[in-house]
Amino acid sequence: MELFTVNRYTEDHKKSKGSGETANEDAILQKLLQKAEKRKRKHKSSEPEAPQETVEDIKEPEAKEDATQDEVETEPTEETAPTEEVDSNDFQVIGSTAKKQKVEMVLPAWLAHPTIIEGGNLIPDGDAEAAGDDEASIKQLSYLEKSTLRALKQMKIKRLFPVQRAVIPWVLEAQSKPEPFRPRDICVSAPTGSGKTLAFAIPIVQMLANRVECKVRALVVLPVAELALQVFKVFSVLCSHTELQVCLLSKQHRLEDEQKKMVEQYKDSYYSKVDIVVTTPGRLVDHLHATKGFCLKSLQFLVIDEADRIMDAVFQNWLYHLDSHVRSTADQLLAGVQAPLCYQELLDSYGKQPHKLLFSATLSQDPEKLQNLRLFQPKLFTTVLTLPKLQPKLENGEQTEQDVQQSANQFIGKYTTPAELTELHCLTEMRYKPLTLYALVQQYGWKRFLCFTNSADTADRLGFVLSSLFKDTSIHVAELSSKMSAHNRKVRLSQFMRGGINGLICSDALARGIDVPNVDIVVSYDAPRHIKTYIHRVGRTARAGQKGTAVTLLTDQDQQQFKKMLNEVGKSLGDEITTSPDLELQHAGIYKTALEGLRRRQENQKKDQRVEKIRKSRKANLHKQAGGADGLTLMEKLQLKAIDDLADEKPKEEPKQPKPEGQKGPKAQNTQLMRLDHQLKC
Ligand SMILES: Nc1ncnc2c1ncn2[C@@H]1O[C@H](COP(=O)(O)OP(=O)(O)OP(=O)(O)O)[C@@H](O)[C@H]1O
Repeated sequence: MELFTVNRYTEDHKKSKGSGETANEDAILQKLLQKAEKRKRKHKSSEPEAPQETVEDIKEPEAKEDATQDEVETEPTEETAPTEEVDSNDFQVIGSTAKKQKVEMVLPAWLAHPTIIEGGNLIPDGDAEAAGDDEASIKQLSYLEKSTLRALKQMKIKRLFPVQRAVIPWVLEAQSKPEPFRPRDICVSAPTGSGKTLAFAIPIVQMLANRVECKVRALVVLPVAELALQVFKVFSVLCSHTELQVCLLSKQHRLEDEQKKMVEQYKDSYYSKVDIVVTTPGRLVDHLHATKGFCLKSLQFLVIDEADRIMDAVFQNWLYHLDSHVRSTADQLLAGVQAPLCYQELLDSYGKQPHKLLFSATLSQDPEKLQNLRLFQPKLFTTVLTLPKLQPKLENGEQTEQDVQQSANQFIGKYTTPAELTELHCLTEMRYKPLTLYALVQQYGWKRFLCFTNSADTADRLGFVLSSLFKDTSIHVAELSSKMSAHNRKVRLSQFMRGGINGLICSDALARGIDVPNVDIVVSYDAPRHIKTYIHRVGRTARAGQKGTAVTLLTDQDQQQFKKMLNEVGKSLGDEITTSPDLELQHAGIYKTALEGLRRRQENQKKDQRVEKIRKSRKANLHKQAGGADGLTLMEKLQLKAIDDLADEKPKEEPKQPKPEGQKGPKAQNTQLMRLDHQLKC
């Protein structure tokens, strides 16, 4: 089929232009007429009613002037464009206005037909005992080793949760099959707080417990350092009754310290000192490149927790690095660059892939993303029993056949919240939001709450305002954001866990996976922009079978958008919670004072930033003039040190605490910095 014609410049064309311009025009006209005739015939057979195109149309001066415009003829016009749906077997003409056939998403069979984890609800130990439910009691489960039982006792765990009862025996069974059987990789989608960590930690520890030589055999990858630490602690308890060594890698430690913990060198060979490595993707890549002797050729398990987050584009290249590392070590063995201990080792390491275990509360249903992980005959476990009901398309509320079909193709484990969670919302206005939150805490007596904002800046400002509002009360709130150093974050979190802080204001850095016991309320101060963010935020409460409440503050503008987002995944807005207008009015005065305080602080921060900028540029200039640090006079070196000391002294994260008398506040330091800067200028 001729889609379009482009007339190119040719020598003949040029020659004829000078001598017989009219003859050439006639030839073009002739050609055009022939084409029009051809089209007319074609139309007659397909659309008899279509209005006939006249020759005059073609005789348009533009057509004569430039024969390259022939292509216009073949572009579909309203008359020529087919209105019926295109047969999917035909090629589609680019730019065609033809109605595209709607393509239904069809999931691969393993995603569309998951293994359902029975008994979705988590019953707290006490209630289960009272109900005489001994089935899940760890003493009854023959597949649990003695060391595991002891560790679980240490953790005060008496029963396994449904996800653990489904996944642990399955992995143990799959791993026990002899070669050439290869265990199927698994994806587990279960609600937040349903005990996914133990579901992968127990079988790994049990399978590796009898190993002879220490080698890295399990790699657990988590998106952030706090989560890695949490999972590391679980592994540490489980391994405490075995000889297995577990190691945590994250940017919170020095690379050299971690290297010493992982590998030791004896003569010319390196030996692994650890069996299980828990890491963040970034740190893993650092070690793959920088740590000599860090070898993953014996990797038996690769766990990806919070899998959907890890599969996001930012983290993509860690997989590439891991893959190429595993391949290159196998190649080195084959090429004889690295001597195998025996022939069997060579055989064992060649082309061997670790058993991949993926876990998440919001697992991606995008097969393309999952494909990056090159899963081997994957199997999906999910706890959800009911399908989210799609919005009916018919006016009478009935579902169309298409709806039903679409429901069948929905991945049912996609976005689920724990059954013990109550979801509420509170309507407010943008400018009174902090006051509304303050009134809610006071009115309902919240003692342990997490409050999420959409950015670290908002968390910082809200933390300041709420601290001022609660100044004279027994409630202590504090901020925790990605702007803080890892150490300070750790300190704040443990203060909150120990009850020293009642309310933690945080950005979404803490929304995923963090297990803080007994959080009663999760407040979304800013409405979340994505459903996954919402699911993970609210998942910080109602964990491990406990009850919990999630409250979202909504302005008029937010409401529609948020409702739509929930409806799309079969959830609803939940009940409304209100504050007493009296309470808000009553505290309007302190709210005003808090806002004024915030304004002053913002101004001071701006000043600080300006001074810091000047300091840096002065320092750079001084270095430039002296041609490096060695060229500085003693006086200049002292001046530089004084600048650095002052900058280090500056309290960066605790500006809210009033300074004791006599101690220099940021303002005094600023003046000193300026004075020093002036001296340097002179
Ligand atoms: N069988 C059990 N009995 C009692 N408590 C348990 C059991 N298993 C896990 N827990 C506790 O439940 C809490 C949540 O567990 P875990 O962090 O593994 O959940 P999760 O499913 O990974 O949650 P998230 O998706 O938010 O990361 C932890 O405090 C853990 O100690």
